[in-house]
Amino acid sequence: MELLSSSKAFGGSQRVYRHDSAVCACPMTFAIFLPHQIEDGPVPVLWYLSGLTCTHQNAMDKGEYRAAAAANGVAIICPDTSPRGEGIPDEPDNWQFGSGAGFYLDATQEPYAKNYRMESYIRDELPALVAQHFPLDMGRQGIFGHSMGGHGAITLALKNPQRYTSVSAFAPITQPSTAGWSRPAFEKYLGSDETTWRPYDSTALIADGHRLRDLLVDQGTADGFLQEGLRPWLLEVACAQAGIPLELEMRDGYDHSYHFISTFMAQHVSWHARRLIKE
Ligand SMILES: N[C@@H](CCC(=O)N[C@@H](CSC=O)C(=O)NCC(=O)O)C(=O)O
Repeated sequence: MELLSSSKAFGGSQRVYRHDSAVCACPMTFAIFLPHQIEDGPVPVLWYLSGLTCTHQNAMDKGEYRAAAAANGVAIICPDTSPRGEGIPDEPDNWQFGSGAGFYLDATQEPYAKNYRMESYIRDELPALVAQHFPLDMGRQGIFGHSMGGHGAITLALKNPQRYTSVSAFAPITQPSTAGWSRPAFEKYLGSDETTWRPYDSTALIADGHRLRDLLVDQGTADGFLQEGLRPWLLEVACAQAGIPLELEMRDGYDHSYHFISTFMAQHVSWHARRLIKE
């Protein structure tokens, strides 16, 4: 692992690393905030998955998570959203596919299957790497994210309930298999057989019997993607039918930006901390 930057913040350390990913077959970059409590022993881990067009940097620069992470004594890791760089298949003019749009799935179709393996990267490779290098308590992990990253967080938590004790999302894509901005990507990554899309769709996973202990979702009412892309009411119906306690907060006047995310960031970190530390 190569340390790209390190800055003291809130008594802890905000760092950025690059490493060679065997899973994505390219170098990958991630940000990690280590709270000062790590000097006294292993701390819980909170994974933050970013949305379309993002790298590890958007949440690190604009998410404003460090004060809450330091207060609660949790590490926060912000991975990249896709493989990227020379030789990685991409559509540079399409912000909803390719670089910055990995959708946290393992592609099965050529030419994407070799590199676009973000589910395996987030679930397997990166946790193993950070566990090897930092005193993290990998028995206490939570996951959250924004938009495409909210979809990633909820689907990963639904499929790995033993791994992720807590899950929350800001403006998640709740049903990517029917949304206009994700269907073309799913078809290119996974093929035209839509039954193979179900493991990457929150509402389909819930319909297929996957469960969460509970779930926090914040959604801005002035979000331009609300009606066509996000549709939290679909998740609300799925959770109600399955008996999953969903705390859906519709935030009056907030949009899709990091101004919205940073406003409610501390509440999300505390929500996770209560489940990871205080219970
Ligand atoms: N380029 C697009 C807007 C892209 C956008 O809004 N991306 C969001 C995530 S959308 C769902 O996954 C984001 O987090 N952007 C990064 C940021 O720093 O705000 C357009 O022009 O409409």
